[in-house]
Amino acid sequence: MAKLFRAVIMGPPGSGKGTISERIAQSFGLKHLSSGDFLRENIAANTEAGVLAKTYIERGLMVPDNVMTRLLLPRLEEMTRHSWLMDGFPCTLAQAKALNSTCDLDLVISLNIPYETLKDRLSDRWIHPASGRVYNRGFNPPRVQGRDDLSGEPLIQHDNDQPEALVARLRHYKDVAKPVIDLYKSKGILHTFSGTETDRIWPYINSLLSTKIPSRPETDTQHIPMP
Ligand SMILES: Nc1ncnc2c1ncn2[C@@H]1O[C@H](COP(=O)(O)OP(=O)(O)OP(=O)(O)O)[C@@H](O)[C@H]1O
Ligand SMILES: Nc1nc2c(ncn2[C@@H]2O[C@H](COP(=O)(O)OP(=O)(O)O)[C@@H](O)[C@H]2O)c(=O)[nH]1
Repeated sequence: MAKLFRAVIMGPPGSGKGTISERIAQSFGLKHLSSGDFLRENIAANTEAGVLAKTYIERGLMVPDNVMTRLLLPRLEEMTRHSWLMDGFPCTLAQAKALNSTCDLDLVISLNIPYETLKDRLSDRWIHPASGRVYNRGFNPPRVQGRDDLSGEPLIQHDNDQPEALVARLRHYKDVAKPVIDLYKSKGILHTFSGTETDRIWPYINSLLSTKIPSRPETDTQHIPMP
């Protein structure tokens, strides 16, 4: 069996983690795992952790490290037959250390996007809450304005995507992500990509990954929720 590939994508809110993860999943057949989607699934299923996580997310707070690691690490350990790309975890040093003790990462992608770009993108980010699918009126608009392409359900905007909340979210991201980025840099697995457009960053990520994972001709891989 080919060696499994395990990667993490990091970046501030709006940096394109979800968008780029989907492209990587399609091009290279990795499973796209998203901490946000996983939390939403647990909330929908009313699991004990989901009920607890909801109380934080509703208040715009991060879910505590121990809840995140208890939820996610067993799932990652179960993924013994698939290569994966994790989006949204780890986002603190404690989470990164816990992940480290569970598996060896091959690669970490860090997205470095200017503040003005993040602000513009997020103020126009529309979300389908049930699935986590995201749209942007200029970049990837829904087929019908205000409606999810697959379900036809209404799209919403998050209050914390608006510029007033963004400065605090970015400051928080910088504070908690810095030691995580330093850790991955010291391990020699960090690759940082800077720019204002996903379409211009993507070819560089694509060629980096092509040197590490064989690309797949078929494009049948969709976003796959965690088991
Ligand atoms: N690794 C994590 N640690 C703690 N809380 C998390 C983590 N990942 C997600 N969460 C919680 O789940 C919520 C939803 O996560 P999700 O990644 O979907 O959206 P987000 O915060 O809007 O991130 P982004 O804007 O970067 O996509 C977060 O706001 C946070 O409360
Ligand atoms: N205008 C524009 N919007 C983009 C670009 N890349 C992603 N987006 C949109 O920006 C928003 C944030 O992207 P997302 O992938 O959700 O970022 P994440 O928060 O890091 O997961 C979404 O509405 C995307 O559709 C881009 O290059 N240009």
